[in-house]
Amino acid sequence: MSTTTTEDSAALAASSLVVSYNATPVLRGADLHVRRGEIYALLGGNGAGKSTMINAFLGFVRPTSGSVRVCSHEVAQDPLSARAQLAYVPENVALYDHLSARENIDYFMRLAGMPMKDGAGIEQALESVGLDRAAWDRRLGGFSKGMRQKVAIGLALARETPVLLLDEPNTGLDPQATSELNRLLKQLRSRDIAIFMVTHDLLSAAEVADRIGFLAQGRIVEEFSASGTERFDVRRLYRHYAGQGMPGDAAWSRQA
Ligand SMILES: Nc1ncnc2c1ncn2[C@@H]1O[C@H](COP(=O)(O)OP(=O)(O)OP(=O)(O)O)[C@@H](O)[C@H]1O
Repeated sequence: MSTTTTEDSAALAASSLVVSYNATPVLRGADLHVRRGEIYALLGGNGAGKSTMINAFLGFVRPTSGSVRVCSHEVAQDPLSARAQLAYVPENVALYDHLSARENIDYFMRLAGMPMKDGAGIEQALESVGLDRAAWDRRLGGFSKGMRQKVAIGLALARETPVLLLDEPNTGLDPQATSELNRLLKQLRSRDIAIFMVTHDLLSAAEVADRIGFLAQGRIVEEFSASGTERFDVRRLYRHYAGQGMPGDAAWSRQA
């Protein structure tokens, strides 16, 4: 698997991106590219600007300078075309609690101007994300976070968007739900979807991502690639993330 992603072939591209709030820059010349069929996990400390990066792709914040493109659509110039390529799963999935899983997908597909002609497409989407059949016609009000996420990702599948953005998808998931999510993300990758996730969950990122980027001082300061089936060195990543070692390694012993 190639690990280089040029700007031209990228599904998501941020180039020399500067985003400021009240004249204070949060992103200070960030460069980031994610291609289709790739899972990219963005890590960084609280307030590093990870959600700002997602908001820039969604067109919710305007770059002070630099550019943001989604499947070659410049977000600042053509936000609607850019957004049509994106499915976004926020930390707290915003779906209707009083509607069932099936009804939510049906409703949001109509809202997107893409009504499903029959129920088969909706069922296929719910089947693909592994939502228990018994839950398809239950109201979302009683769903766990993992189940809600599955419905939101099912909606993305129904829309057939080439790009999926996830903001802290692992927060609040138990280990089984995390492993189900990781399995689902790998399945989406094999459908040639570009997946960009912001997370604090280093272990999960190391398990599922093809590349991991670290955001600090407004830039991607470091990127790591998994090569083929060889996964990341989690200890090394942890040292970058937390600035300290893990129990049992030399750096940790020196600090302990
Ligand atoms: N709408 C806004 N107006 C002003 N400042 C903002 C706004 N949104 C974010 N910020 C500030 O920008 C910085 C980056 O915020 P952002 O939410 O992008 O960071 P983050 O890396 O996602 O953080 P966390 O891991 O805590 O969720 C923070 O200092 C935050 O207070």
